[in-house]
Amino acid sequence: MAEGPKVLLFGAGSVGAVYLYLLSKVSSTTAVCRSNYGIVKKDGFTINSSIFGKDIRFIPNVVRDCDEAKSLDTKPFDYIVICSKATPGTTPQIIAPAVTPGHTIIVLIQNGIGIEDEYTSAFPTNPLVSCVVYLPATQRPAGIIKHGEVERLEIGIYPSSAPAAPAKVFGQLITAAGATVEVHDDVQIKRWSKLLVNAAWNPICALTLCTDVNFMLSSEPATDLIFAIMLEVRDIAAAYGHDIPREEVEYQLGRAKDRIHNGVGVEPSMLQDVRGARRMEVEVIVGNVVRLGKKAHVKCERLEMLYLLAKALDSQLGRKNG
Ligand SMILES: NC(=O)C1=CN([C@@H]2O[C@H](COP(=O)(O)OP(=O)(O)OC[C@H]3O[C@@H](n4cnc5c(N)ncnc54)[C@H](OP(=O)(O)O)[C@@H]3O)[C@@H](O)[C@H]2O)C=CC1
Ligand SMILES: CC(C)(CO)C(=O)C(=O)O
Repeated sequence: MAEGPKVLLFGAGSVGAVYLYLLSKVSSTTAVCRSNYGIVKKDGFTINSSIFGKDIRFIPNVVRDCDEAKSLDTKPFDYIVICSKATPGTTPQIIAPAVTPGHTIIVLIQNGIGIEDEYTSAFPTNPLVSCVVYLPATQRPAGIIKHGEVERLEIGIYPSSAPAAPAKVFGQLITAAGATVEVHDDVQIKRWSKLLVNAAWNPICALTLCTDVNFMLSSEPATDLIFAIMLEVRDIAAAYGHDIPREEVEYQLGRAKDRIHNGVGVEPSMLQDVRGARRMEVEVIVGNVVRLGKKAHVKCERLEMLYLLAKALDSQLGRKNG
């Protein structure tokens, strides 16, 4: 295992496995695994990536929970990198045993909006680095990761008024590992730009069981509908001072349109969750946006309908899981 900072990766799924692989090259890593614990402990992860290479196999140091991680040795974790789904009201309590106040840098690599405050409340003396992630990836079966055409992190300290050094230092670490990183003074507008993609594609694909390309091919107005939903997100962002140019909306839609000709569809994480009968990130990807929209009196009927439909679907997934 590499020397360097001591890193705990929480949420070793599709995205987490790729960053665990990269971070393992430049730091001493441990991963908290849940359903894939047994298979990963025995056989490790295999990553097939269009960027980092095919058939990459590595066996990480894995634990079942943060108490076990903490008990491994007395040295504090320098970083906890969180790549689980963002489910409000759960993760801070779960990671608490591995967080050393005033020392451990907490890094969120997750989609959504409004995900940071519960960490700054729970850990007021720990720096928080918020990362927007572009990395289409799936895990199927457990331990086998497929990663598509892009890998990029847009990162910033949270709140943006806090000292920026932890975000810069984490950016340098993960860049040295081979990731593509942009460090921003305020990463929130980048979160909103990414949300154009997630608030539109994730619930639509989950509800229709289509990849993004299959949805666009399903009817003539389908692509226009996605654009209209993205514009609702853009308008809500603008009401909160984040001005996203129309060209950015066109660019984000264009990333999917560019793949129509070769038929390579992306399976957004919410569609993967439906297929795996797992709960979805409805609140941070759609619910928070709708609430902000309504508070600022921004018209967002399409998003509101998507929210209610996705929430109903999620409640059924919850019921199936007991
Ligand atoms: N997949 C993608 O293409 C992309 C995803 N994202 C975002 O990245 C984040 C991660 O997504 P993704 O990798 O797809 O998610 P996955 O569901 O693939 O991975 C999440 C992992 O977290 C684990 N986990 C959750 N709770 C716990 C717990 N209490 N203890 C231990 N492990 C836990 C899950 O375990 P278990 O298997 O037991 O549930 C799972 O292995 C999300 O915010 C998503 O929106 C962003 C860009 C692309
Ligand atoms: C749509 C996608 C793959 C873009 O990276 C994503 O963010 C997700 O699956 O949640």
